[in-house]
Amino acid sequence: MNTALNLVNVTLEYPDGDSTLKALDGVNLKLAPGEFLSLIGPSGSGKSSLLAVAATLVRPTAGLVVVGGADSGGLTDADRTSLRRDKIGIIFQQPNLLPSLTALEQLVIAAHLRRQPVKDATRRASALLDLVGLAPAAGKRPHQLSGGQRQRVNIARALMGDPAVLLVDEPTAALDHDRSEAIVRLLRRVTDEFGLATVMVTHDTGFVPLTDTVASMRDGRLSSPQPVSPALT
Ligand SMILES: Nc1ncnc2c1ncn2[C@@H]1O[C@H](COP(=O)(O)OP(=O)(O)OP(=O)(O)O)[C@@H](O)[C@H]1O
Repeated sequence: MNTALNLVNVTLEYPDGDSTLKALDGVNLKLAPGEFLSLIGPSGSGKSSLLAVAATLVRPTAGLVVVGGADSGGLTDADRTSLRRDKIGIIFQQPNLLPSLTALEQLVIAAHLRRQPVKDATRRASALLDLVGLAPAAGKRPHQLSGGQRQRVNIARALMGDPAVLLVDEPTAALDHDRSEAIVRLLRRVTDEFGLATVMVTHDTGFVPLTDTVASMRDGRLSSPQPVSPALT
């Protein structure tokens, strides 16, 4: 299988008084390009820790994190940052948009950090805003956008670097049901269209049928992903 994201026996420990707490305990996960995984589990079970390790934001205590074929373990911090910039899109619950920038500028500045020429970046940013249904709002600033629109900008921004892996933490936590569903459908669409390996942490199991596989966490351990039956609509 062609693997976009591969976690091999990943353990993450935090100091906890005199002992240690295993936020991740021997986690194995393989995701192919185009695969959309729902990650569920109770609060404190390790879901965000898994995303942070897969995003190469946190180094595991043990185990391998391989992204787009590159083993992040032996890399310097600078090379990990490059790997993250080039291969990984990250979407957190809150969009964290810069208040003074328009939707288009939020995307272009992300490309600027990758040293992409402004002209190319502007073209890609416009195409991505169109893809997420926001072309008419390209000139609007965050306070002029709804919560759902802000999350769409966030998704478009995460796609600017043409990532192989998309890591999404509770993207619908601040949205009502219809807007939430529209966001998950959009994530499904970009996963298919760009052949992304997408991991979405969600508390809302109602959206699981829009994804391909589901795995659950408990006490830092990950169940093996199971296929979900296709969505009815
Ligand atoms: N920086 C940290 N230092 C110490 N312990 C931490 C740290 N980050 C997470 N933990 C602990 O690791 C465990 C897993 O936390 P994590 O945030 O990954 O769970 P979660 O499933 O994402 O929870 P939630 O659904 O509430 O966000 C918890 O016991 C948490 O308290």
